[in-house]
Amino acid sequence: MSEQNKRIIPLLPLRGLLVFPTMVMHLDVGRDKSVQALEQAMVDDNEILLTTQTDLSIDEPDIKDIYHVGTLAKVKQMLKLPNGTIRVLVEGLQRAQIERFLDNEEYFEVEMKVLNVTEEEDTEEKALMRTVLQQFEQYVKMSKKVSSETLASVQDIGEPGRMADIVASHLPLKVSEKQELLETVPVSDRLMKIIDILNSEKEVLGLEKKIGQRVKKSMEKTQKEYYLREQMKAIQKELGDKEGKGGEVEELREKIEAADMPENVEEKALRELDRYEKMPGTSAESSVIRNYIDWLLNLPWKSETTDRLDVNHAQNILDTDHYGLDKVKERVLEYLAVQQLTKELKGPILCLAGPPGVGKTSLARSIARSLEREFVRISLGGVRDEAEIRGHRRTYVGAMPGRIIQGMKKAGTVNPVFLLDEIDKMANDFRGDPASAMLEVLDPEQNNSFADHFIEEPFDLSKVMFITTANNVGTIPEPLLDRMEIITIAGYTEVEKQMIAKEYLLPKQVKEHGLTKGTIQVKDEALLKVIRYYTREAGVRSLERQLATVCRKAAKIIVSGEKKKVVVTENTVEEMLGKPQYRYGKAEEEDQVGAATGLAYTSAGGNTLSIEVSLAKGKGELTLTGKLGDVMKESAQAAFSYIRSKSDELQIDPGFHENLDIHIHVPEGATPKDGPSAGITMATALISALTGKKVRKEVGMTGEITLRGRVLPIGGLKEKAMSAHRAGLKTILLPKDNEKDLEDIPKSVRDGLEFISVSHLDEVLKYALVGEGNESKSNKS
Ligand SMILES: Nc1ncnc2c1ncn2[C@@H]1O[C@H](COP(=O)(O)OP(=O)(O)OP(=O)(O)O)[C@@H](O)[C@H]1O
Repeated sequence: MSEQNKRIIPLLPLRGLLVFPTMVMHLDVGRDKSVQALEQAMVDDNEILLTTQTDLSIDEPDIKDIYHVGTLAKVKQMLKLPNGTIRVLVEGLQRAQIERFLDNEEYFEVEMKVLNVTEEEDTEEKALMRTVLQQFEQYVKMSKKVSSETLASVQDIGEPGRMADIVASHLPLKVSEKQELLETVPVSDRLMKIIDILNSEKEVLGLEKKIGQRVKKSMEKTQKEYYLREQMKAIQKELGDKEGKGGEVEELREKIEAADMPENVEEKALRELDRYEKMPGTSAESSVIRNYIDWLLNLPWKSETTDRLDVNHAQNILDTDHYGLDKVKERVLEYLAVQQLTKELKGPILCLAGPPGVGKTSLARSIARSLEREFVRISLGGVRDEAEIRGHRRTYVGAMPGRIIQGMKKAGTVNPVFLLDEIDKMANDFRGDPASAMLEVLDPEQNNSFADHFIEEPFDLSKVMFITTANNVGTIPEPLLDRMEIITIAGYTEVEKQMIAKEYLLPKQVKEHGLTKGTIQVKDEALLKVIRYYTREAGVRSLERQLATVCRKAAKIIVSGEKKKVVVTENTVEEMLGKPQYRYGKAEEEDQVGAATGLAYTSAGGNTLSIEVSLAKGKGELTLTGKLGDVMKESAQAAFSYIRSKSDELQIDPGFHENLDIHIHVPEGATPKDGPSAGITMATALISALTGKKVRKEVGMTGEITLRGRVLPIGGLKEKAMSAHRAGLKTILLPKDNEKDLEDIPKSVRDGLEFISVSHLDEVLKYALVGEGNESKSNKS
């Protein structure tokens, strides 16, 4: 060891720290002696010996409290901090050993010698270096406390000693262990030690990891236990609340047992109740189950009313509730008579068919009243989803039973009169076929165990008396129609309407508006005026509405003190209802060229139909407008062809179909029209337009036309005749083959009209066109 290596130098004792050579580090220095030593160093050559205290708890260390091997370091920076301490930046240079302590009161001053390390190329060291590097890499990976930059800088180091020191400085070693490394001067020894340390560190880390996992697990466990405890608390709270639910459950159980349900339903209800009991009250499923139990409880499983099968009594009720409708009432009574004899209300289902407002619903209600049964009504109009009939399964959010079960709940008995309104308006689409579900409802073979998806248990509908209504029997699906007995209500004549208004509708409205006979009187002529000029319908619904308006106005007059009694006369109707809404007396104002009145039969009853033809110079185009159906269009074509073939006889220009454009229009274009019965009307209007002859305004006609001009029979004569009567026509031309239907027409209508039966278009023209010289009643039926 050369003398150069020895020198006198100030010493800075470090507490709990060790600076390896090549390390750059910040140190905060506060102790007096240390500050002095530093100041001395700054005066000298900025070099200082850094050694570590053996015991960091000692404030004023003595010689014996200091390791004797340390690091010669360069002070690179010195900074006085506000609190009086000094922050220095030092860089370790070399290992050094204290040779002796000099006698210095102010600071430690020592004679030291540098412990020189020979750095020669050594394969063993190289190998050790590699091992250190590998181990260090693994350690870095495991410990995650050393940055990747540090690792990269270590990987760059070429000198083994330096590598050993830098690695050592990054290991979490005790000061004593560091000191040992510092004192290990031979590089290969140091590397070996580092390898050992790295190995044991890795082991420790592995263990730490395992322990960490175990700790985590046990923490999770404790956490789980905590949650379980909390949950238990919640459950216990629920159970505590069960005082309430328990009471509720018991109450439900009693109700179920008292409900007289079929055995299977009761079992099911109790099973569901058990589930309900076990479920936390706040869960969504619990309310679903509760709802289900309520449904089971509220359905009439066995409760039944006793039928009053007394035809005379029924007749009384039907008569008190409804004016006229003799045939209908008779059929209903026959039906009930059979039931009275067989003591069973089975058999075909009644279907009351007819236009709106003719009393189908109120008739069904009267049937229920006469049988002393409950009455429920559901409307099937627009039902296109099978689930509306059968309900949704309980798993479906917001599931409900279908309309049938809802109706039964409303009825509250197993044997109500159940009106299925507008069965002809059910539609079917991708959501299933409600008609087939209805078939099950109406089939006496099947309906004792009707399956609703929501209720799940079969429900007995066999005691229900189903009555259906329809506006148009034609649109009822065939299999359903098969089960029904159709009772047609055609509509009312003027006289009948007058009677209904007087006897039923008006008294009802008077009462509803808080009036009395003493405060309002509606004269007969006034009623007739309302019927003729303010309504045009087969039934009496708008008549009832108009009468309600009259009553409302009267109530106002009386309340305002204007009058004590309101007498409605023909002249005062207009004051109350405004200007007349319909013309009465003739379909057309006057005899016209190119316009004829036909009679139509729609689901709203009979109606008059004005058919207009206009001609224009052109190329023989035939245009048809007014929302005409295919059959109606075809009959227009047939009329056209007939006229072409008979142009000579009809004295029409034979070339008309080439040089005239013909437009046939049927007004009220928004209403769809179809059927062949307008054939003769279209032909008449066409011929009138082509010949310039006028059509008599008081003539209405109906009949299909063939290419040879024959007139074929039509349907709905009764309704058509009634509508003609309503419209104030005088003469009706009808197909000869329909003569037999004349007897169905109410007498008052028959008496008010002249019926002429025709078998060929020639006859039609004879009576319909002005100036044909045959306006007498030659063919009157
Ligand atoms: N013959 C009648 N006698 C007494 N009132 C009648 C008669 N016909 C109908 N009404 C009354 O006319 C009103 C309409 O009748 P209702 O509602 O029964 O018609 P509806 O044929 O069922 O019609 P919709 O097919 O539109 O349901 C009711 O107030 C009913 O009491």
